[in-house]
Amino acid sequence: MKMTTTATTAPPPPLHSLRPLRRRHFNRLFAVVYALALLSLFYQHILTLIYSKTLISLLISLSLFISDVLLAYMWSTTQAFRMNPVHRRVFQENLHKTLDRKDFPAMDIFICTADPYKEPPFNVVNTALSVMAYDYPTEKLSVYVSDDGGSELTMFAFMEAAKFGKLWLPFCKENNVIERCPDAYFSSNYALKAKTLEIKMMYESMKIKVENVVERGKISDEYISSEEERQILSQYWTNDFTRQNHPSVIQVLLNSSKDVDSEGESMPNLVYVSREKSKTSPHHFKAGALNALLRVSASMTNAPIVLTLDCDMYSNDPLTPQRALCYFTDKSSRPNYGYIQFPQRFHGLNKADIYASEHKRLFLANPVGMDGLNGTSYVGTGCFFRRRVFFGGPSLFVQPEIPELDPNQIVGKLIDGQDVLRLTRHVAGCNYENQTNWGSKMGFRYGSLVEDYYTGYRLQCEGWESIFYDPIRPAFLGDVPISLNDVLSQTKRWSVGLLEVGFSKYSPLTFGIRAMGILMGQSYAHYAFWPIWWFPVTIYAFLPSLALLNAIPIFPKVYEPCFLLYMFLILGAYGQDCLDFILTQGTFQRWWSDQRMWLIRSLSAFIFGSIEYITKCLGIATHGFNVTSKVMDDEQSKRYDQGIFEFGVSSPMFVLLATAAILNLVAFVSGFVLILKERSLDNFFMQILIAGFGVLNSLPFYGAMFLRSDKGRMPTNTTITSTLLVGVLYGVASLILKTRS
Ligand SMILES: O=c1ccn([C@@H]2O[C@H](COP(=O)(O)OP(=O)(O)O[C@H]3O[C@H](CO)[C@@H](O)[C@H](O)[C@H]3O)[C@@H](O)[C@H]2O)c(=O)[nH]1
Ligand SMILES: [Mn+2]
Repeated sequence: MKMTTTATTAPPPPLHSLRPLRRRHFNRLFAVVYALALLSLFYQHILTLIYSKTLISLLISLSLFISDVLLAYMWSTTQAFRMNPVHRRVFQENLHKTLDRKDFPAMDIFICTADPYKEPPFNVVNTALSVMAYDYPTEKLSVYVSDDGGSELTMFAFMEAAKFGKLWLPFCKENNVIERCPDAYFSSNYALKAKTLEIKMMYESMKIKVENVVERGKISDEYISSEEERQILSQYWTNDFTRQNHPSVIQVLLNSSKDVDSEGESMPNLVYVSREKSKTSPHHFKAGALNALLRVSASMTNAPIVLTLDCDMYSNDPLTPQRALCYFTDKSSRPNYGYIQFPQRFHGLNKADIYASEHKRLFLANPVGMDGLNGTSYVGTGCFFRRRVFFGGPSLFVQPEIPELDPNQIVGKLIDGQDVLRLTRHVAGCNYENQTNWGSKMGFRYGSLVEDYYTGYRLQCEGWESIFYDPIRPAFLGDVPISLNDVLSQTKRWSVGLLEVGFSKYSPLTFGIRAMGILMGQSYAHYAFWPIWWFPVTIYAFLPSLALLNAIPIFPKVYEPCFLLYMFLILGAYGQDCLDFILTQGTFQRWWSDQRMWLIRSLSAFIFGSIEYITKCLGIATHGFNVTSKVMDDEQSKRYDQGIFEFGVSSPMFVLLATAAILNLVAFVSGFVLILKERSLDNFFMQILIAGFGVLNSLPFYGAMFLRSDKGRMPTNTTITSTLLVGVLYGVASLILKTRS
């Protein structure tokens, strides 16, 4: 008798666990020590400022002081990530003990694409197939593709995908395939069976068709396999259809209540959506596209869970939705969580990850820290939301303007019924959002080029919490840009978007801290002011070298106690950064690239991003969302795989970087001459050290400017401009510095 009672009251098996990381103790202690060291540095700085004798020395001390204040500020914001990092595990194998498969909630999956020439439709199709093949009840899955490029090429690719999917899905299930992205599967070591080869042939023929169509820019007749397809294409893409001006296109390509795969099992829904565009109304880029999808999907399926994906982020694990359910079905640990973010991970990185595209801090280390507070930020892709979060805070429901969009509404109609389609076209219209709460209190938020960061931030301010879960097998894998110019343009766009939030009335420093407390506010402020790193890095890249060239010491001498303080601060910050990086599944080589890219980004993308932000505020120029290219040029790919930097094009960002590289080299050499003359290291040690560090970090630049002859080298005119600039800088600096005496 007793035994049965214990058996019935035994707690259900755990679905997930949470463990704080031990390094938090060290982090907290080190933060105190480092803060004290910073205080003494500022004490020194103030003394130097007070006792500086000339205007020039005052200006030098002042710029070093401001630089150090900014560096210290950024350091202080990173502490929020270090106070309580946590580790999560999910026990997906226990899920079926608490939830029957037939009770799994429905899921709407959103995939965004915006340009068939920068985002090859064939890759988008691969992403879609990888999620359509999820290990999840198919009739509960709906995949919505948003095409901001409004391209018939993309529509064509998806019509092909719908057909191929009917073979691919049963094939994956029968053979228990783990790589459900066809491209990833066929590039792996798969078992050579007759059935596999048959599927592969179908896959290759689809690939040839889609790629051909994109190459030619139009769909030739022989590729259109049915009258129905011809009708769909000609119905929408009439002569006056342009990318910036067209009616909404909504086409159900697969309907789970009708379409079955080759084994007779039902297919998931697949819907192509290209919202209405007109040149006179604002479109709000990706946030606008996602809001249109929120409404279209609400009218058709209104699933309580929504997954957002970028077109290049394919699923690498068919169990991911079930892993997410382990949190969604159990509200005990964090009752108000609104989303579960999986990290952005990438495939095809080179060994050293030369452009630090992995963004280990942004996508892995910092989220683990925020998860230990109120939850992580949203990073735009690989994130499962409760649909409810888009309609006000946990205790403050914001009613949508029409009842059909209510997140609690259950839709019972066929998704391709005439009235449903009419409604979807209405809610995907350009004027639909006028005088509504969309973008301000509802849906994804407008007003920043980093709509992901901004939306997550506002949701958290409203009281939603979140979860960060990094499974051992990456849940999603995406592409990385493989040329430095693409990398820097992406960082530049982010910089503009982040500053837009930082200096808005919702600034994390004011609004954020009030809404979420100091640590969460600081975490978000870290990103909002990310671009301000440009100032200290620029000062340290130019000032010590220019002073060195003019034989002017600007740092403490080697035997002064303050020198030790500097050493502690530099090595302490760098050391901890390196340790954190390596402890987060990193290598020393990748850490080196990471710190180098930090310097490179600061000296280029952050500066130009800040300038663009200012011109945007002044109304001089507007900057849109320039989509990162996901096209792989063969030669470029080869150089990337060998770990060679890709310059190739002329860009003002490269001029600045090359100037700093040359200047530091010249200064470093002249520093040695100076030592020989003075016969002592004392005065200039720090400056030589800093210039030497600059040189070490600039090695790829010297090669690209003076040694390489391939297409990815630094353009000659950039090298010439930069060399001249170094001369000018040196001239101006000597003029100013000589007036000192
Ligand atoms: O007007 C637009 C512009 C972009 N996109 C889509 O947005 C996604 C992200 O664009 P991408 O060029 O790849 O930007 P990244 O900088 O690589 O992306 C990061 O940063 C973006 C914010 O700047 C986030 O939206 C992304 O999720 C995040 O991965 C892609 O799927 C695009 O198709 C649209 O749907 N409409
Ligand atoms: Mn991207």
